[in-house]
Amino acid sequence: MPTARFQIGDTVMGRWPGSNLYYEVKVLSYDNKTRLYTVIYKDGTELELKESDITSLTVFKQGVTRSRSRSRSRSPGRPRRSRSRSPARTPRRSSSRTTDVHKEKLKEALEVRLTPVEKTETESENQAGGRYNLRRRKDQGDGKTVELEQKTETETLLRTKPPTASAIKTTDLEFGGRVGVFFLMFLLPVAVLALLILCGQKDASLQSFPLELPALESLWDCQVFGIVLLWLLFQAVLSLLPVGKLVEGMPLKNGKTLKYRINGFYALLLTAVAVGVAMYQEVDLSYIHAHFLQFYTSALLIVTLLSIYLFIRSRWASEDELAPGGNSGYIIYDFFMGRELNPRIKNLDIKFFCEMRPGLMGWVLINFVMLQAEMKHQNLENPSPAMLLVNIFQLLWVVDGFWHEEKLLTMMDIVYDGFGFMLTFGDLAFVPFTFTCQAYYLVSHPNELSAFWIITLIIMNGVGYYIFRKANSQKFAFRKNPSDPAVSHLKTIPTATGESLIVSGLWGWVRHPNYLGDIIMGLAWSLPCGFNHLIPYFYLIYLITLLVHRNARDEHQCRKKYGSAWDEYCKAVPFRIFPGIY
Ligand SMILES: NC(=O)C1=CN([C@@H]2O[C@H](COP(=O)(O)OP(=O)(O)OC[C@H]3O[C@@H](n4cnc5c(N)ncnc54)[C@H](OP(=O)(O)O)[C@@H]3O)[C@@H](O)[C@H]2O)C=CC1
Ligand SMILES: CC(C)CCC[C@@H](C)[C@H]1CC=C2C3=C(CC[C@@]21C)[C@@]1(C)CC[C@H](O)C(C)(C)[C@@H]1CC3
Repeated sequence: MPTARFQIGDTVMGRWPGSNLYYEVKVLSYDNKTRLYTVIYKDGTELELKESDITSLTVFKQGVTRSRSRSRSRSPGRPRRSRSRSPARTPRRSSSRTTDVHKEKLKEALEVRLTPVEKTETESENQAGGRYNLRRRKDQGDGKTVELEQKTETETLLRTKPPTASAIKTTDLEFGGRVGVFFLMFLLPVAVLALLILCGQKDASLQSFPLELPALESLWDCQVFGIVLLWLLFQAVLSLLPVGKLVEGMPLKNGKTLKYRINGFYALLLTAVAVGVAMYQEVDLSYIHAHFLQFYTSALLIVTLLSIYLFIRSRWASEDELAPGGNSGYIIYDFFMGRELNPRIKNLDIKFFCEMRPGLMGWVLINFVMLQAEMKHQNLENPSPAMLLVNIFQLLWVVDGFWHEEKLLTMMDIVYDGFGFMLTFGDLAFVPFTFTCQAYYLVSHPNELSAFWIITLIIMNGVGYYIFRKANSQKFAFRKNPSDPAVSHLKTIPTATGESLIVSGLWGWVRHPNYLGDIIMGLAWSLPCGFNHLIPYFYLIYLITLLVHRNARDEHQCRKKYGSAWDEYCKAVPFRIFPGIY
């Protein structure tokens, strides 16, 4: 029969889930069966905690004194900064320390468990999914923002040893599990190859496939392979240049943070200069168009080799360096999803590098190559308006991405997903070769655009970009500091975690306005290609599929994280991505 170490009414220090922060809590009850303590924080938040997440006040104070003297001797005078927040603290972040976004994913990664408790009647009515025992204060349920009082005296950060993380077994398999990912691993590369063949054919209709299948040996060229390797090397060198700021990423399972060099925008400028110099030296860029399929197969080979390398090296990764989603124990599944979260070679963070650099820069470069190829093939003095629009619209998106590169550090791809075949393929093959599909198509499928269409497409892209940028920036600014004058006017729903959900403006219109903006832009990128074929709409179809899936994944996490507050938000804002569509 287990006995409780702490008694009802005891004041102890309780760890806040997903962090190394301890707060003063009162023990309300102890469940002998589950061996969990129900504790109440000063702001009224009730949680069930394991005994290992509770420390007596005396032990805690000794720990703090020890850890303080340790840290002082290491870095004298350096202010102690907290990595996570209490449930009762107003979210506040520095731009380089966006530690709270996606805390949920970290929460999962840490061992701390929020276990379900019985629902009250009203909660049962409100809730579709399972609930976690993170109870909201009664006075928070009125839909108004509640400024929660700060817990200064108890907010002492206990920098004890990092929590001993045990490997989390992935049990929830995505993409149809082992069988699903096995087929995807072959299907995706073949589908992209088919798309490229179709795009380059005169008759690009789906029925014509497979008319002009190329000979296998024509898909390989050693020189092309060398160029792709050089490109990767060039981008890797640029990413390591000591220009741009060094920022810390989100806290890892072991409590540490990694540093990232944010210099994508400079790298883009330097790449543009390098391309300019190459053109001045009369390097024939149309070579890329002429060998496009070979470039793709070279990229595919690099993807395969890199994924194998990543999988093998993950064998030596410590348990707390593994991604929660890629550790099922099934080789094929883990190879596809990626086992290691942040594989690094010295200062080069392979995932962060691959996610944007070679692919997005390659996309812009290939678009430019296609623009020149169009002029050459169609004997034009100037590029067609359709080609110009596609180039300018997509360049704007890529420049925007690099301008806001730092925000990538808070996205689920970096914080949560492992780096395996899926992302490697997505970043190094899928992005540069399918996102360029419209420009590639226009080289051999000219499409006249009237002034009316040109203006309509410019407006459409502008509207899409405005929604995309405003929604993303608003959310980011709000998460950083909700009192920021730019976002303080927005109505919010408070949640038990202390973070609020925006419920007015764009975020009160649909639950993912940033996705909507992205999709409107995707449409504006495809329409310049006309209506003769479906192929140029591939990006749009991909984007809608990806974002609908991403939306479902994100909402699942948000429901787990915010519980009834998320349901309240869904009631207030019933449409997911598209206005009028639930
Ligand atoms: N073109 C492409 O291939 C792709 C483009 N993208 C684009 O990247 C951008 C970022 O997308 P992504 O990272 O998926 O996710 P989001 O930027 O949409 O972030 C979702 C998170 O935002 C927070 N949130 C949700 N609702 C609210 C609200 N009402 N108020 C405040 N915070 C809220 C939650 O995190 P929390 O509460 O924890 O802060 C939630 O987990 C999008 O514009 C998307 O279109 C993404 C993937 C692919
Ligand atoms: C079917 C495929 C294998 C799926 C691959 C998906 C990936 C190509 C995309 C998943 C999320 C992405 C994002 C960007 C690029 C495409 C991938 C990697 C992004 C970095 C592009 C630049 C943007 O500004 C962004 C918002 C930072 C994007 C984030 C997500």
